[in-house]
Amino acid sequence: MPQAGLEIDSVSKRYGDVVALSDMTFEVRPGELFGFVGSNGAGKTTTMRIALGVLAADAGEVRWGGQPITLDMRRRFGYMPEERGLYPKMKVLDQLVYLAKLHGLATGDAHRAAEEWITRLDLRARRTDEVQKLSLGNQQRVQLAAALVHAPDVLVLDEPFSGLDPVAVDVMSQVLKEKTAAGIPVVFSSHQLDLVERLCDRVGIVNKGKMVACGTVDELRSGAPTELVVHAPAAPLGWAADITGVTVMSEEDGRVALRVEDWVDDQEILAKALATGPVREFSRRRLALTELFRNVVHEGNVR
Ligand SMILES: Nc1ncnc2c1ncn2[C@@H]1O[C@H](COP(=O)(O)OP(=O)(O)OP(=O)(O)O)[C@@H](O)[C@H]1O
Repeated sequence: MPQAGLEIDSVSKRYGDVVALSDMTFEVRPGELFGFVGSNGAGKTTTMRIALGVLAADAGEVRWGGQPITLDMRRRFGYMPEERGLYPKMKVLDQLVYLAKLHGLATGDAHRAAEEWITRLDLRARRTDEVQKLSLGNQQRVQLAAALVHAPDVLVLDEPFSGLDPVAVDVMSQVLKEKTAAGIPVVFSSHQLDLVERLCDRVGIVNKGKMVACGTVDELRSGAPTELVVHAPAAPLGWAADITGVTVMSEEDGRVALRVEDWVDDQEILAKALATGPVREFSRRRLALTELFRNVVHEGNVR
């Protein structure tokens, strides 16, 4: 397995007047589960399509293992496109065998791999049904099987979790973890940020075609404001309103939620609260990825 993973290097793309991507840059390392998040129209699908060579970039380069990607390398990629790419009238098993052979597997191996993923993704009862007769969630399971059936070296999945039931979400999560444990880089886009936070090693937040934040969720938290909850029952209303670097988010019955800039000394806030009487609670709440996302995207929009 190469040391360098999947590198998206300064990729730009316009559709007429629309700038879809501008200098998009990030790397998905071998064995890493990378969550690609952003608002609708931010540029995630465009990036993934360029990584797969389904779409040409105007500028920039995509590399795998340090080398520009060739057609041959792309056959070793597993891709789950957003628009889904199955043949509606083909039966599930036939479809998977066909796709596996298209990626270079011999007939016997293609059958074995197709049957293995059908079992793994709980599709046995559906294996001779036409894809179009399956529910959307089951079609999605087939789509995942299609991305995996040729044992790819890289996985690029566009919203693989959308529309899945909780059991299928668990199966999908498990499969992705196994693939990364085997050293494969996996990138997937999703609007389910709680899931991304729970599963991913690193996260990239894209806004208006640019990567605006990239790192572990803890890294994304550093430098961001945190939230303090203070319960000072005897404190007068508005006691925290004029502390520099502090915004009062809510205040009720002596309990305030404060948004605190990272340079503020929380002990000064505690001292100020104690000066009003007893302090029953003083706790710091870590921002969830959803809140970090809102902060980053909001900052990007007001610039
Ligand atoms: N074929 C196209 N022709 C013109 N504009 C396009 C085309 N495809 C995408 N765009 C535009 O490019 C930008 C990026 O779109 P893209 O589909 O990559 O976003 P996304 O992050 O995947 O969004 P979503 O979360 O809604 O799937 C958007 O402004 C979109 O309208």
